Amino acid sequence: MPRLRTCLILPLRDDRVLLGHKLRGFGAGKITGIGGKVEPGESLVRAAVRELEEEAGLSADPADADLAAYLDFRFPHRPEWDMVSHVFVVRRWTGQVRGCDEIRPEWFPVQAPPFSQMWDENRVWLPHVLRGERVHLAATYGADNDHLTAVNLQVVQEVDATM
Ligand SMILES: CNc1ncnc2c1ncn2[C@@H]1O[C@H](COP(=O)(O)OP(=O)(O)OP(=O)(O)O)[C@@H](O)[C@H]1O
Repeated sequence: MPRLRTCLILPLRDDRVLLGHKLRGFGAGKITGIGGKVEPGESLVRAAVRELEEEAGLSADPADADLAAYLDFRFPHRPEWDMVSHVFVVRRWTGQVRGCDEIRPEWFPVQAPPFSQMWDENRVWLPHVLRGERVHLAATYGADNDHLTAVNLQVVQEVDATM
């Protein structure tokens, strides 16, 4: 089964990162990055800036979005949740932050993301991305579909946009 292709986009300003409280859908109740599914025929970066507009009300030029991570999530006990996600960082945009019925955005200090309320593997990759590194990550979740049983992180020069 082809895995679900998703994206995340992390606006960064003044040592803060914009994340959001997921109100419904996948991961409801958690704090996560702004993002969602990549539509058929849509490029990764177009999907990321579209989600930024839809979920947080911010407009960004795709040229200002830097590809920072490739994440591969496996749920052997819930294979329909398997997904890949490309993560972009953006430092320039226009507009004012506003939420939607799916997510309530909130700024967090880059030194202290709310890891206890996020998907477990965020504590592994997010600190690297927030200090400007690029990473590939593969994470496997256990029988509770909530805690990691395996994780592999590689710091890379260039993130593979084709995977
Ligand atoms: C397992 N560990 C994880 N760690 C960090 N981020 C994770 C994640 N798992 C999913 N994500 C992100 O969550 C969004 C799901 O979004 P999405 O597919 O849109 O879900 P949702 O059910 O709300 O979709 P629709 O509103 O129906 O399109 C999408 O950005 C995706 O990258």
